[in-house]
Amino acid sequence: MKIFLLGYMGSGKSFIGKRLAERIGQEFIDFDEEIEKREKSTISDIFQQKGEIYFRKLELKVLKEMIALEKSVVVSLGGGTPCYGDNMELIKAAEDIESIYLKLNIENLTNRLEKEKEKRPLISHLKKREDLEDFIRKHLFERGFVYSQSQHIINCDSKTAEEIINEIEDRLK
Ligand SMILES: Nc1ncnc2c1ncn2[C@@H]1O[C@H](COP(=O)(O)OP(=O)(O)O)[C@@H](O)[C@H]1O
Ligand SMILES: O=C(O)C1=C[C@@H](OP(=O)(O)O)[C@@H](O)[C@H](O)C1
Ligand SMILES: [Mg+2]
Repeated sequence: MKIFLLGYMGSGKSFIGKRLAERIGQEFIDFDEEIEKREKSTISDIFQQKGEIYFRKLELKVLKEMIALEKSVVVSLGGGTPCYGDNMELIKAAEDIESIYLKLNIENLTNRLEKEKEKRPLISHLKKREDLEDFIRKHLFERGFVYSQSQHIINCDSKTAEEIINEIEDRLK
């Protein structure tokens, strides 16, 4: 089975994906780590040195490869991966992919991202909590429509990783 995890920055795609893959005994691929490996650079440095457009083009190339994989795998996408060009259409058109949206409210996303801004170039400049929260509210309003086209939507607010993984397993049975 091919499982793609979607959701906003900080929703837990990387964290849950790794543990879900271990639980069900499938290979795990973290999209951002894959890009960092290929570029021999961090996401922040790629954004800084080559720009976001370069990153989005690379993201599309890697997405197409992930969609074409013919093996069981859990892939944790980047928060923006489904949101550019026709990327979500490509994901939806792939019949062997179970797409799962890890949904969190703005307050919980802000709480998490406040502690982890540095490695996320889109928000690293937002010093005040209020500015971060305003950014997330607007950005999630723009992107939520795309994430919501996933086959499964898991509400992750106040749930442990264990509970979320159990819920995903139940959905995929
Ligand atoms: N269910 C959860 N409960 C509490 N913290 C979580 C949970 N899932 C993820 N986290 C934490 O939230 C932060 C962001 O998770 P991460 O997997 O990096 O998000 P993403 O890949 O979606 O940007 C990490 O510090 C992670 O440990
Ligand atoms: O939402 C986005 O546009 C991005 C999300 C990041 O991944 P995470 O969602 O894993 O933080 C990473 O791909 C990059 O910083 C851009
Ligand atoms: Mg991640």
